[in-house]
This record gives sequence, C-alpha cells and structure tokens, in this order.
Amino acid sequence: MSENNSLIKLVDMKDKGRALVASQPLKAGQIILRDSPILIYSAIPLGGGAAAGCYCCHCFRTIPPNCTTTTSCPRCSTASTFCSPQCLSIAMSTSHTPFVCQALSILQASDSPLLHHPHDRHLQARFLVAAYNLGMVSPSHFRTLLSLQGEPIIDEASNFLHSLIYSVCSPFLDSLRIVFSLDLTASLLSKDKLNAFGLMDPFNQDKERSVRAYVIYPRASFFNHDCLPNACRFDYVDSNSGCDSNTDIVVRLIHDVPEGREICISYFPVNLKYSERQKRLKEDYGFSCDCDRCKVEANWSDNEEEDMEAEDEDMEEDGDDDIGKEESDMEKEDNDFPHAYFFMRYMCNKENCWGTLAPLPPDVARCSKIMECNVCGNLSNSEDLVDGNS
Ligand SMILES: C[S@@+](CC[C@H](N)C(=O)[O-])C[C@H]1O[C@@H](n2cnc3c(N)ncnc32)[C@H](O)[C@@H]1O
Repeated sequence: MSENNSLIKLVDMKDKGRALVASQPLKAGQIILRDSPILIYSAIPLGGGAAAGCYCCHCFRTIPPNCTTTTSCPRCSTASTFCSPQCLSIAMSTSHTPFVCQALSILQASDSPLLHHPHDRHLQARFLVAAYNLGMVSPSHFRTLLSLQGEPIIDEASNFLHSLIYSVCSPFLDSLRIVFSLDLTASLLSKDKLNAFGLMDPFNQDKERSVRAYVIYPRASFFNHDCLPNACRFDYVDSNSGCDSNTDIVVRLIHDVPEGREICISYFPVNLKYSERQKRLKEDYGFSCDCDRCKVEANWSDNEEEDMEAEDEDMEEDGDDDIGKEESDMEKEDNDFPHAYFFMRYMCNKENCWGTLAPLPPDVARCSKIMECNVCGNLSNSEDLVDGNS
C-alpha cells in the first residue's frame, strides 16, 4: 500500500485479485485511507448545454449563479467553465490542456458521430480523452491507471471509440509517450468500468441525486466489494473545505476490524435485494458475489426476498418495535439474517437516503458514539439507537 499507510496493506486474495487487509487491529470510525483523484471527468453528456456550466471543470464545485470569479477557457469552444482563475490556471497545465480543448471541441461539434450515440458512449469518450491526456501530462499516473484491474474487451463499442479517439488524437500522437492502439483503448475502458467511483451531487431529499463526475482513485481502487461492508467512503463535495480537496475521499471503518481481516466497501447502497446486487456485480464488475449475506440470501425464494424488503420498510417506518432489543439478541439473529443487525445499526433511516453510518473518528482511546451518514451527512447518537430513544 502507500508508503505512509501502516493501517492497511495490499495482499493477493484467492478469487478476488488484490485486496486490502488490516495490518493491525483497527477501531470503528478510524480513517484508513484518504485519497485524491488521478483522473476525473464530467458525467454531463458532450454538448450538455447549460448543465456544463453548473460545476467548475477543475474542482467540480457547484458554481453559484452570482459567482463573480467564474471564468471560461479562452482557448476552446467547449463551454468549459471554472470557478476561479486559479482553477483555470491549474487545469490548463493538467486536465484541460490544448489536447483536451481540441478533443472535446471535435467530439461535441454538430457533425460529431458521437452525438447520435447514447449517454454512456459520451462518458466513455470523455474518459478516453482524460486518460490519453493523463498519458501526456503524467506518465506515472498513467502507469498507475494501467496497473488497475481490467482486461481489454474488443467489441463494437471499443472499436468505435478507438477510431473516434484516434481521429482526435492524431495531431498529438508525438506527445503521447505510449503506443496508441485498439488494445490500449479497450484496456483503458475496462479500467474505467471496474474502478471508477461516481462523485455524487450532495444529498437533497426533494431531488434525485445524480452523478457529477467519475473519478479514478489510485488506492481506493483496491477495495473489494462486500454486501455487508466493514468500511464506507465519505466525500464532502461542495462543503467548505475549499477547491483543493473537493473531490477527495476518505474511507472510514463502520465497526472494529481485527488484524488480517479484509476491508471491503459496498459498490452500491446496501439495501438492494439479492438478485439486483448479483446482476449489478456481474454486469458492471464481472463477478458473482459469494459474501456471507449472499450465501444466506441465495437460498431464499422470490417471496422471501419480497417479504424481506417489506420488513426492511417496516423497520424504517416503525423502528420502535425493534430498536429496543438488546444488542446481543440482535447479534443472535445475525446467524439466520445477517443484515438485520447491520441494517438496524448502520443504515441511515432518513427517507430516500440509503446511506451507511460509520462512527466519527475515535479520539485517542475511545470510539465515538456519534454516527455519520455517508450520503446525507446526518449525525446521530448510536446509544439512542440501541436504547430505543431515537
Ligand atoms: C475496484 S477493483 C478491486 C481491486 C481488485 N481486486 C484488484 O485486484 O485490483 C474491482 C474488481 O475486484 C474484483 N472483486 C471485487 N470484489 C470482489 C468480490 N467480493 N469477489 C470477487 N471479486 C471481487 C472484481 O474483479 C472487480 O471487478
């Protein structure tokens, strides 16, 4: 793992590839990783019109309508907007180079073949522009990207995207210190599919949350998935922490983890039912999940799955029946129904949130009793939950 992270280490794990495990006993709430993007690209389709001006193309903060420091790229016609001259200046030598200006201008021109393709292709094209740009501006980060999980898949989509990207890259091929090929393009697409994190808009109870950008984090990409995770990621998009860290993430432990245990996150909200989880994991990540929760739920009939969903909803609406239970009773239930305890203790009960709760970081000796939701940011007292006082 990283030079200065003694809490977790990277190991090879049978049937899962690389995995992160605890290198010492770790405490609930502990921050085990802080990570910054090596690559980030907008989730807005090319030619996205007004939506393109909502976020800074460098730090991805929302640009308020009355912002007086907003500025646009003077070189290109892509409506790329920045929240300040500082963000523009950094971007011009990193993520918004002359290559990116030209590539995005061509890809969103009115005669671009891409415009007849669905949103997903636009995003893949945006990713490839960002990835080949990374190859030019930061060969070491490009090598990191190539070292992530993902084998090339040569199909109609990769062929189409490769010839499209070749046409926009050709004037810059000399600057690319890499051999440009269909195999490389297909391999990059696969790295993106298996490793990109969605950076979401902040939670708003009245509005569906959408993805603002897709991000490749060099170290967080090593977390494997578990349907009952022991860690979860937090980001603080649009909070007051400044442009520098707006797209950073931290990963915190949900509960104590012994030395040697694998640390996993969930790749999607934990409330999804078994069939949906398996479908997403197969289609998006190429594996079948065999975690403890899936082992139990694999034997459930469709009716049981539906009963379970209804029970989950009851828990949310009328948690009082259950939250008075002693912790040990709930742990006993754990054997037949492994997620009952997890849902009770670690799932946010705010409507439409489906976030996961983790304690705030512990102070020197004591774990915090304050739980933070990684989606809505709500803070609650864990003792209230167990005592039934919430
Ligand atoms: C983001 S990467 C995680 C790190 C990866 N294991 C590696 O070697 O780089 C996602 C990929 O890891 C593997 N993976 C993640 N969770 C898994 C699990 N629970 N069981 C099997 N494979 C898993 C799958 O191949 C998936 O596409």
